[in-house]
Amino acid sequence: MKENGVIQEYTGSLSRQIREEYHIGEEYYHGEIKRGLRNSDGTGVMVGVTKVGSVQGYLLQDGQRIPIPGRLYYRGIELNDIVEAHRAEGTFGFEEVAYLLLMGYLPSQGELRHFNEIMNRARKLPEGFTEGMIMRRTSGNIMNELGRSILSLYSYDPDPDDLSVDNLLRQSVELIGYFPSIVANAYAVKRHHFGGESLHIHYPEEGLSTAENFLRMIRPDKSYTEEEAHLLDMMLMLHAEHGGGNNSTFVCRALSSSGTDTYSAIAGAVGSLKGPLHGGANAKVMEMFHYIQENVDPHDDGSIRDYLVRLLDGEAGDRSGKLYGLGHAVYTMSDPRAVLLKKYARHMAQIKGYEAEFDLLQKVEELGIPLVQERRHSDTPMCANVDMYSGLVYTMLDIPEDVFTPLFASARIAGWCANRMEEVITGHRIMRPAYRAVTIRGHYVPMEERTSRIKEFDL
Ligand SMILES: CC(=O)SCCNC(=O)CCNC(=O)[C@H](O)C(C)(C)COP(=O)(O)OP(=O)(O)OC[C@H]1O[C@@H](n2cnc3c(N)ncnc32)[C@H](O)[C@@H]1OP(=O)(O)O
Ligand SMILES: O=C([O-])CC(=O)C(=O)O
Repeated sequence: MKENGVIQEYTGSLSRQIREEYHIGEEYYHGEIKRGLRNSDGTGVMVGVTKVGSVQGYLLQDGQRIPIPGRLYYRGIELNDIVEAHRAEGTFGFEEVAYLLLMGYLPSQGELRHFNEIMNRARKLPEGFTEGMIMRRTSGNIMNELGRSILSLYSYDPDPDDLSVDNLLRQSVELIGYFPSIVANAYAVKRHHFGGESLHIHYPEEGLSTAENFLRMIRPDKSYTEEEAHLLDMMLMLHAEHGGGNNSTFVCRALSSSGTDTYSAIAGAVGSLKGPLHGGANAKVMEMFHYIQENVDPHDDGSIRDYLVRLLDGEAGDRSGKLYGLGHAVYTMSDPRAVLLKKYARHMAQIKGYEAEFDLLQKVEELGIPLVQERRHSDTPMCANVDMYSGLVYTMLDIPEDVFTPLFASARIAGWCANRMEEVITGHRIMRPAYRAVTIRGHYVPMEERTSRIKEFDL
């Protein structure tokens, strides 16, 4: 700790210099620079071809972006149709979605039964993994725990580097099974270690779906209702895939293009998803929501608007200047997942007595969008994204904020694996974009001719 303090004092004094040294003027970002891998009209740079997922938020007509209601397809099948079919039938759909994403087609009844039996086995973590890995030096951040657990699975795999399709599929199935178990156990350990609560490690039970097992594993008394499990199953279905270009999937594909192993590529994707501009936004929305609740009169739009302005000005909340849950890189008029979620959130809010929270979140959406548009100097339609209402749904399911983003990861692992397999099988080229160097040429100055830019530091 003492050493740490000295290092911090040293780097603190150096870092004052950093802003100046690292500054690159806006004038350099011209011409062919695709900042954020975007074209000048905001569309993503086309870097590959995929059959896994398709995300549609606008049409391109005569070089113009024409906003349309958002649509999301898994292997060509519209997400809404998959979700509504399972809701109508009262069946669990996440396993079917995982099969669809991995294999490319909807499984027959027999194929799904077989896959479910395999998933029963895949949910069991390797012997001693929880004790040896998850319980050791816990960080308290479940996404961090998840990332390092995935990396360490390399050492439990007899064939970690084999890139054959056989092996990639085996690793994928195992990871889809492991993810919720790692998250549940890491959460149990966190509660015990940081919250002083009794340690309960509940094993997954054969014959249950991923959603049922997750609720069973995180609840001290293992209890859950059918309705809760089906709602969680829907959350898993709609977070499972989002095209090749979303940040975490792209990270997974970029890593995969170098020929690295599955655990490295997936741990990278977990790290990306943790970010507050991506999957981490679901927890950030709830954090922001708590600030809003504390600081506004929910019946006075003016007071809500004023506080949103303060958030956007970086004067309140986490001071990032972001309204989490709003905006999307592809969707314009609507994010189909948010539309679905809002519908179910509204219904559940009425049943569970969360109407006031739902109404306030809806106000944040309604009043926040024009405020962000004003600042972007753009009237391109903008919408609430999937993260806007997911936190409220999890809260109503009595799921703690600690596991909001890890649950997202437990669904998206299916999409990451399918995209990784596609990249390995079809990519055939290491991803290697370029950066224009804008340094002014210097020359090597001998030591005796240099002057110190910072004060001397006594150790
Ligand atoms: C699962 C998911 O990953 S869904 C996304 C979850 N993330 C969030 O909810 C975080 C809040 N939203 C955002 O930060 C953005 O809308 C993103 C990251 C989702 C998309 O980013 P982009 O595609 O770059 O946004 P877009 O091109 O539409 O807008 C760019 C400008 O609007 C601003 N903007 C966009 N959304 C927001 C927002 N919610 N709050 C504040 N400013 C915003 C950007 O900061 C940027 O401003 P600048 O040009 O002055 O730097
Ligand atoms: O597509 C994106 O940029 C982010 C997103 O919504 C997701 O990954 O689900």
